[in-house]
Parts: sequence; C-alpha cells; structure tokens
Amino acid sequence: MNAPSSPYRSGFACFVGRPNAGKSTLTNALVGTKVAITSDRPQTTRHTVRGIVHRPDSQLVLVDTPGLHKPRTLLGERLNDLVRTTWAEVDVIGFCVPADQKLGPGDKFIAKELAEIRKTPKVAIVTKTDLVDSKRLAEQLIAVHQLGAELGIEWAEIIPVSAVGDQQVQLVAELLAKLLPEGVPLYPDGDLTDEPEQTMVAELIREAALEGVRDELPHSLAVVVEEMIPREGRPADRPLLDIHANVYIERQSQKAIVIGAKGARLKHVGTTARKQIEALLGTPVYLDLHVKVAKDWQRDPKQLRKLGF
Ligand SMILES: Nc1nc2c(ncn2[C@@H]2O[C@H](COP(=O)(O)OP(=O)(O)OP(=O)(O)O)[C@@H](O)[C@H]2O)c(=O)[nH]1
Repeated sequence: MNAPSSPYRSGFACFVGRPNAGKSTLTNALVGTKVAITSDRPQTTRHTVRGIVHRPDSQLVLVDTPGLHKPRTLLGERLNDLVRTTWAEVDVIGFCVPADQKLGPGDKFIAKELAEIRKTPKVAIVTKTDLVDSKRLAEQLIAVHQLGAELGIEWAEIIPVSAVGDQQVQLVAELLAKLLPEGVPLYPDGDLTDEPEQTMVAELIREAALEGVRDELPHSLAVVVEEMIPREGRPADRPLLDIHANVYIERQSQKAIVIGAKGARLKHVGTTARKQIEALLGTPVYLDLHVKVAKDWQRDPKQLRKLGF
C-alpha cells in the first residue's frame, strides 16, 4: 500500500552569507545551469537573480541577493535595503558559511541581522566541505550551532554541502523544500529563471569587463543592454542575435582601463562575454559594446534607476 503522498510545496528561498561564502555556486548547482554569476571576488551578485528548482513534489524559487555590507554610497545603502526586503519576503533563508574559514565578524554581523527576522525559518548551510577534513567540518558545524544559540536563532537544519564536489546538493534542495508552504507551482516547469534575459546578459558582460581590473574599478562599472534583436534576413538554421550594450564607468580616466591599448582589452571582454552569452541563450550572438561615462552614477538616484538599481 502506498503511503499518503506528501503535499505539494512551493515558495521562495534565499541564501545569505558574507561575500565568497559560495551562495552563487550553490544556487547554480541546485538549478543546474549558470544563472547567477560566480567569481573569486566578493560582491559580484548585484541583481536579484532567481533560479527555480523543480522537483516532483515541490518547486523552490531561489532568490539570490547581493551581500550585506557596510554602506559607503547610495548604491551600498540601496543594496542593503534590497537584502533586508528580500529576507522578509522569502519562505526560508539559507545562511551560508564556508567550512574552510573560522566564523568571523562578517558572519556574526549577518547572523545578528537574521535573528531580527523572526518568523522565517532559517537553515544553516556549511559550504565548501570538499576543502576541509571531517574534524574541521565537525568543528564548524558546532560553531554554527553555537552562534545560533548565542543569538537566539533556532536553525531548522544545519547542512554541510559541497557545490563544487556535488556532495549533498540534492539534500539541500530537499530540506529547503520541506520548509516551504503547501501550494501550487509558481512557475511553469522548465523555467530556470524569471530574471529578464537582458539582465543576465548584462551581468555576463559586467563580469567579463571587471576581470583583472576589479582593484581599479571596484564598483564603478555598470552595464545596460540596450537592445537584443534577431538579425533580419538570416536563414532559419543560421540565426544571429544582435546585442547592443553600454558599459558605464564613472570617470573619463577609467575609459582607458576598460578599452585598453588600441581597444585590445574591450575586444577581449567582448569575445569572452559573447561566448558566455551564446552558451546561456543557445544562439550565435553579435555583441556590440560601447563604453560611456556616466559621472558619479553611484551617487545619483536618477542614474541608478536608469542602470537598473
Ligand atoms: N572548493 C569549493 N569552492 C567553492 C565551493 N562553492 C563555491 N566555491 C568557490 O568560492 C568562491 C566564491 O563562490 P561564490 O559562489 O561566488 O560566492 P558568493 O557567496 O556567491 O559570493 P558573492 O557573490 O561575492 O556574495 C568561488 O571561487 C567558488 O568557486 C565549493 O563547494 N567548493
């Protein structure tokens, strides 16, 4: 005899944690395709990118938030507001801490903020377990438990996972799904993300444009995709998508950094981004990039809106 089947569950989850905790990588591993942008450097995830995990008995919509950080500019403040709003709206929060680093002030700062969001169930996720031995992992699991106890957070689960080593990734999905409310699917099957394609394309270009020059242009670069149109008159089996995008920087002096000697760097950025966009969209792409100066865009609310913040 079959046991009564469990109810269908659906809802939203977000991963929080300090920069480099492995949130984007875990999101990608769960969703099974590259929707958020990962990198070795902190704070690459600017936009709220959702990935959707479809399972027979549940649908988990992952909302990827930027890292909470000490705001120094209007953009910083906006990002932090966005993070808190997201936290209050989701059905479950996954607090990510890397296994290979001792809990520090950054983790505590975030956990303290998390403790304020009372109603939402919270799951602690110890990431990058492939980087440590079992003794170190056990210590980290205990430390996370203790941090929760100190701050009055009762973790619904504490889950060790390696997104890179593909260990326990499915368990994370399962345990998060269990904490969702009963409901119907929120998105049609097969949807990986509801983030407009243009935003993902812009992220890929931004990522390529920042590669190697992050120290010089930490937060001064934004990308807006102006247009994505299929080239007319192409045979059906050889389509081409024309993409026009603007790369905004804050000062004239930064132009040379982005463009490089005789335009060599921008050309490389274009090639790198184009390959990634083609992989993402599954179609050949012609990518046209322009570098423009938008003075002090980080401090100007009007510019921020134009640039999608
Ligand atoms: N070895 C190992 N490395 C990982 C794992 N998960 C993430 N990483 C690496 O850790 C770094 C940071 O990962 P991200 O997923 O970009 O981290 P994040 O928390 O999204 O970072 P921000 O976007 O800066 O907030 C990258 O270099 C990843 O390749 C893992 O399971 N194992």
